Amino acid sequence: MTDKLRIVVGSDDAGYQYKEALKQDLENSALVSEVTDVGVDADGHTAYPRVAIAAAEMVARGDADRALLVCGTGLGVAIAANKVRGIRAVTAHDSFSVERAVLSNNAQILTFGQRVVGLELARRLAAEWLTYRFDESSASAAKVQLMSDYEGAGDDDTAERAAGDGAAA
Ligand SMILES: O=C(CO)[C@H](O)COP(=O)(O)O
Repeated sequence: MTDKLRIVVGSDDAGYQYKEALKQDLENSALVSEVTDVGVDADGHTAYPRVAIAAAEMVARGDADRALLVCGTGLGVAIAANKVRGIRAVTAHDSFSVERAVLSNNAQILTFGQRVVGLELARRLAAEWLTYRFDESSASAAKVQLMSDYEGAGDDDTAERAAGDGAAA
């Protein structure tokens, strides 16, 4: 049987209703062991980057396996979450992309836009998302590794450029 997932959910005020509905589904899912809500609450107005970064940091620290984030479009929370080292966050509003987000990209974070996708489709996509696990022995793993390698080398590249080792000019 597949390991159960610890999931963090979050939204801004534009994604609040979907976040609450999806949270309830996750809490009732046999594939989920734990749901953590990083906000917002019913009258919360926290800006989407703060919520997305808080959720992504939980995943990056290993305090959660995945995050499901909602804003108006899904785009802002994905961009913000991707600023956290080690995080791969994607917006996906169709079944195939949700599948490939895990199986091709090993994305730990899925985002939805409450102003873009219908609630019932979002609920169905979230349910499908729970069933997928990345296969470290798949051909996709080396491609994902290229992204991790680039990210890990980022500080060194910056230091080299600052030291004038670059080939430019
Ligand atoms: O969708 C959003 C960010 O991508 C957010 O819910 C609304 O952002 P705004 O248009 O800047 O208010």
